[in-house]
Order: sequence, then C-alpha cells, then structure tokens
Amino acid sequence: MNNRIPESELIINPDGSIYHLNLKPEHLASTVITVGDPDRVQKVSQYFDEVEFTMSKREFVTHTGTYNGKRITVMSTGMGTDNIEIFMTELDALVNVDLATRLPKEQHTSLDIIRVGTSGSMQTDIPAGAMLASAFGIGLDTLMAFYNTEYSELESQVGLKIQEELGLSFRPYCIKGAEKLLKQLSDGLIVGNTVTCPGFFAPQGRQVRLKPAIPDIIEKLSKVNVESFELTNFEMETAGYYAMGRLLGHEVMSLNAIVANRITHEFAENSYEIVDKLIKHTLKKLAG
Ligand SMILES: O=P(O)(O)O[C@H]1O[C@H](CO)[C@@H](O)[C@H]1O
Ligand SMILES: O=c1cc[nH]c(=O)[nH]1
Repeated sequence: MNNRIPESELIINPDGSIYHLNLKPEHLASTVITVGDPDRVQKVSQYFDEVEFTMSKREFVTHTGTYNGKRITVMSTGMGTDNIEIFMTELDALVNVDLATRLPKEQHTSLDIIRVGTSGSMQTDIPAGAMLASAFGIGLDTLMAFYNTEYSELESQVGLKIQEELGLSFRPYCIKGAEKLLKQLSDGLIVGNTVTCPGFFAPQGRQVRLKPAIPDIIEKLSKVNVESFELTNFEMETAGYYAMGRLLGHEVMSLNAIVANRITHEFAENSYEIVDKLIKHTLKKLAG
C-alpha cells in the first residue's frame, strides 16, 4: 500500500516549510513550550541563553534557542482548539513525516509539549494568582467528534456526566495529560482538571450583551463530582492538546496562570506577573 500523503492533504510551502507553522524540521526542538498570545513568545525566550531561530506566520510565532544549555522551542498558537488541531498535526508532521517523500517515518518521535496559558478559576479556594497544572482536560467543543479516540472508564464517565448536567446534545470529551510531565512540572502548583471551552463568553458563563443559553454553567460545572473527580478552571485549548497528543503520540501538559476567579469575580491586576512567574517556574523545572 502506498502511504504517500498527497500535496492537498499535507501542504508544504515552496521553501519546504510546513503550511501554517512555516517551519522546517530542523527549526524545532524536542521540547516545545506553547502559549496562546504571540506576544508571550518573547516573554519566554527573553530568558533563553540565545535564540537561534525566529519565524512568524498568522498567529504562529516561533522562537528556538537554548535555556541553561537545553534546546527549547517556544511557539504561539492563538486561541481555541481549532488552532490546536492545526498546530499539533503540523508539529507532528515535522518530526514524524518525511517531508521530501511525503511518507510517514518508520520510527516515531515523541515531543514534550507544555502549554503555559492563562485561565479562570471556578472554585473559591483557587484564587487569582494561583498556578495550576491540568491533570485532565475536558473539552466542551466538538473536535473529538471528528477523530476516533479511546477513553478510559473514568474519562467516559466524566464526559457523560457533564453532558447530562449541562443538557448538551453532544458528548464532551475528557482526556488525561502526560503523567511524566505532571510529575516533572507540578511541584508547588495546584493540580486540577481543566474545562476547555469553545469560546470566552457564554461557553464560560460570561454575559456581556448576550444571555448565555446555560446561565448557571459555572455552578453546574463546579459541582460535578465523579468518584472525587472535580473541575477547577476554564480556558480554551487544554483538552484539544491532550486529545491530539494521545492520538499522535506526544507528551503534553497544560500549566495555567489563574488570572480570574469566576466565583468571587476578581480579576488579577498583576496578570502579567503571574504569567511571568509561571514561565520562570516552567523553564526552571525543564532545565533548572
Ligand atoms: O492566555 P492563553 O494562552 O491564550 O489562554 C487563555 O486565554 C485566552 C482567552 O483570553 C484563551 O486562549 C485561553 O485558553
Ligand atoms: O477566565 C478566563 C481567563 C483566561 N482565559 C480564559 O479562557 N478564561
């Protein structure tokens, strides 16, 4: 059977770089820190010993360099799991597809991918200013309806429970993050379970001019309990990362700077300082 991936399916730019990320395999380190905001890439790479490569296309900004002698790539993804699907697929292709022959490589390469993002808390005891590692990601988006994923018993139960509680017409997906990276990176952080939403406003229970269809979504989610499994915070990418990571065979961990508490209605005035603290924590744990 010919496994060659056609030009229309995996798009390579005329210079040999991959379509959206605009990168060639040699531009990528095997440890990748990801952030949502393109401006945050430099906030990470400012701590590097040196930056050897920079690239920018759409929301995907890339800096590769070394920190304490360890080669690290930091990249921005923009917001939402639709971006994460593109990001993870192209990142994987850079290491697991021979871009010249367009054939999947025989030997699989696994990347360590660490999201350093911002997030809102749905529990009173997780205040703005806290840092949280996501043991599980729970996707309220429909991305996984388009992939065949295997779920553990607990993951299936959580997805079903949330579907019932919110009265959704589709099944949310629950996926565990990388245990190896949780151990390596979570020292001193709260360990929680992160709800990934397909939006910042109504899907996270916010009302500006439009009334959310599920007005009590925060209360409902914050009370979900499946065998002591509880939900802790909202953001917009983690579950997509964990699901794509499982499917493609990469280790993924999401770290969250809690900038808002949705129960007490506080928003951290010093959100940039919290993110900076999380960036320094992450770099130190990766190569301190
Ligand atoms: O700060 P980042 O990494 O973008 O993460 C969070 O912030 C954005 C919303 O403001 C969403 O992308 C959410 O996941
Ligand atoms: O409340 C918040 C804060 C940051 N990012 C989110 O998605 N939600």
